[in-house]
Amino acid sequence: MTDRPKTPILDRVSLPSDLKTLTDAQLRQLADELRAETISAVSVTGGHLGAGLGVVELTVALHAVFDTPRDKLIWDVGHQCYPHKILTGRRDRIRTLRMGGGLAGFTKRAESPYDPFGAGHSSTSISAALGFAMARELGGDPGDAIAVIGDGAMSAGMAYEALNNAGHEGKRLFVVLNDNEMSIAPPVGAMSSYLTRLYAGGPFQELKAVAKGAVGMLPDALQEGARRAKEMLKGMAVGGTLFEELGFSYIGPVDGHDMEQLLPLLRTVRARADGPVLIHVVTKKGKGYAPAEAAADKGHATAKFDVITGVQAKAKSNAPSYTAVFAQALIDQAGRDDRILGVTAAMPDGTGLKQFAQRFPRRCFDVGIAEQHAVTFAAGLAAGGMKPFVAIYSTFLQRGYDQIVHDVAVQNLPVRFAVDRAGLVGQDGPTHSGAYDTAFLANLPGFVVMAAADEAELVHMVATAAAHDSGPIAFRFPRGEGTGVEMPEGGQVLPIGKGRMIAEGKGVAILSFGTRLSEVMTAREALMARGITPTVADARFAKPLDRDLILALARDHEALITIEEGAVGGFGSHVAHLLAEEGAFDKGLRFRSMVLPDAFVDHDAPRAMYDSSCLNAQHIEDKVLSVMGVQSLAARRTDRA
Ligand SMILES: Cc1ncc(C[n+]2csc(CCOP(=O)(O)OP(=O)(O)O)c2C)c(N)n1
Ligand SMILES: CC(=O)[C@@H](O)[C@H](O)COP(=O)(O)O
Ligand SMILES: [Mg+2]
Repeated sequence: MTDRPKTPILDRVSLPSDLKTLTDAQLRQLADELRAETISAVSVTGGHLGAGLGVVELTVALHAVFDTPRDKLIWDVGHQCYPHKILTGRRDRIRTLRMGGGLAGFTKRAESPYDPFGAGHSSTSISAALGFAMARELGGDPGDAIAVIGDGAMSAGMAYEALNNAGHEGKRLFVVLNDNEMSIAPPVGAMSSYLTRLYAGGPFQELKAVAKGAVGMLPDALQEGARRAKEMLKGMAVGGTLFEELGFSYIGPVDGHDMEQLLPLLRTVRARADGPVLIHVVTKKGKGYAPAEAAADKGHATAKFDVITGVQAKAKSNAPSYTAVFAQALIDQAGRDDRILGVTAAMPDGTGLKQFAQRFPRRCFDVGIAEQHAVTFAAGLAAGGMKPFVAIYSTFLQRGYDQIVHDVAVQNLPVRFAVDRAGLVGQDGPTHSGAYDTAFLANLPGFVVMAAADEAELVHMVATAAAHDSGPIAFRFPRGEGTGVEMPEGGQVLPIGKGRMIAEGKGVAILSFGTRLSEVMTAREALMARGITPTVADARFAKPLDRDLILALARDHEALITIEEGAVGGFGSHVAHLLAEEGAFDKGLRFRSMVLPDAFVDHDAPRAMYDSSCLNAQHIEDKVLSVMGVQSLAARRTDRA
């Protein structure tokens, strides 16, 4: 525990309008205090630290110069928005970040008028800002639109689609490119090298060499004071960039930590811009906090930590994470088959492919934040005779859906999808929940869709995917630690479309798809104490379904319950369809399907999220009791009251 920092200027700021009363010197001090407050808050909550620290000066300058919330300030991804939240009336709740009932870890429209557009996924800000700008032009909400987008987010196709459209429309719009030469990992790709070339190496252009573009928008030397303006202009290259070719006025690069550059530049640009402007700001991720600056990920995301030492309070783990198990299983398979490749979209650490890349550097591809490209690229690799494993979080795979359908499924290409972060992920909340992948994959002809019930099963599913050459195959697994189950020597290839019996019982059967299995077994124990012994089976496959197993369960039990960590339309829906088609309901089978609710579940600890989704052991027990016509304890309590 550390003392709260002293913040005399910040204490005078409730809303951005208060910044208008501060001098430039006070704004500089405000930035220092805001940085200290951000570090202090994240030390008690954990969360995304480095990106926010890198935009502290930018946050102060943008709010000081523009008129938010009338002007729409849109943070790309939103993981850098904590300083923005502190300045926009949410300081009193900043130490509840990402906790149940607390502030969200990203921008969120429902939370504040200062969050005009919610985020969590990357590279949406320019499109959204252009939408606001065009709405304004057509008589909608007034005010400027400002997108702040990172160099990592700039690697996604959507950003270029938006620039292309904005340049064509030619309307007043501000894009601040926050270039810190970092994504979560070091950024990759030719665009990243291009941005670096804009400010590294070559001499800055002479002002007289600028024939068009943004020069008219630079602060007037006479008004700003000759010395300061000259110094600022020395640090700028103006014109001649790709962005200019796309119809933007390009200004930069600017030192994004130097308020003496930022403030006059933003003031002048705001006063003079009459079309789309891109301001290229150079910053440091983790700026001003030594442990973050020194970390390999520049403090991208941290657990709670000690402010003085930077030491994080990481929970002791009892079992390896699913991600680590996947990575090791893939390395093992790849050691035997040199056609196995790994593909990640800017998440080498999160997906475990960093370990794979260390072992097989030429066989691993980080394509940047480009999930759509990753999927079609893998389709091409598969068509070319290779065995690509595309490791993408469930939530980000949503981006690549048409590519999954059109490039992979229609052509029946054997792309392997490692769908990490399946189910509810916790503090990142609804934008990051892996709720839909079973539904959107299992409806595709020819796709094989598996879910691991535990980390040993995951090893078998990696082996199964490696062996499956006749079409696309996906396996899903959750964020976090495994169950601690005994691990197999190596992966066994599973028979496609076959589940497994876990425990025989009678009366009611529970068919689990994924890691709810352990909750099912806990519920079974409790039910046995009440004289009910459910049969429990692990489906393993949502597609193809194990028809024999399902129809046998239906035949031999009065009731059948499915459970999964996914939305309606997934495993349970497919089982219901099969049972209906086979006439099981006509014969009196009682059926229930336990799925995620038809709602976006708010951020909280994962267990709490599953509680509010009614998918924990207690809820399974209650479901069994209700389907068997036995009143649950909870219901009895309610009746008596
Ligand atoms: C579509 C999508 N893919 C992946 C991610 C995961 N992600 C979050 S932040 C980030 C890096 C962003 O880098 P950059 O835009 O440069 O911002 P910085 O963190 O450097 O400030 C990534 C890959 C995401 N949020 N959205
Ligand atoms: C902002 C973002 O999208 C990522 O940083 C995400 O929060 C990572 O999630 P994991 O912690 O599950 O890797
Ligand atoms: Mg970056």
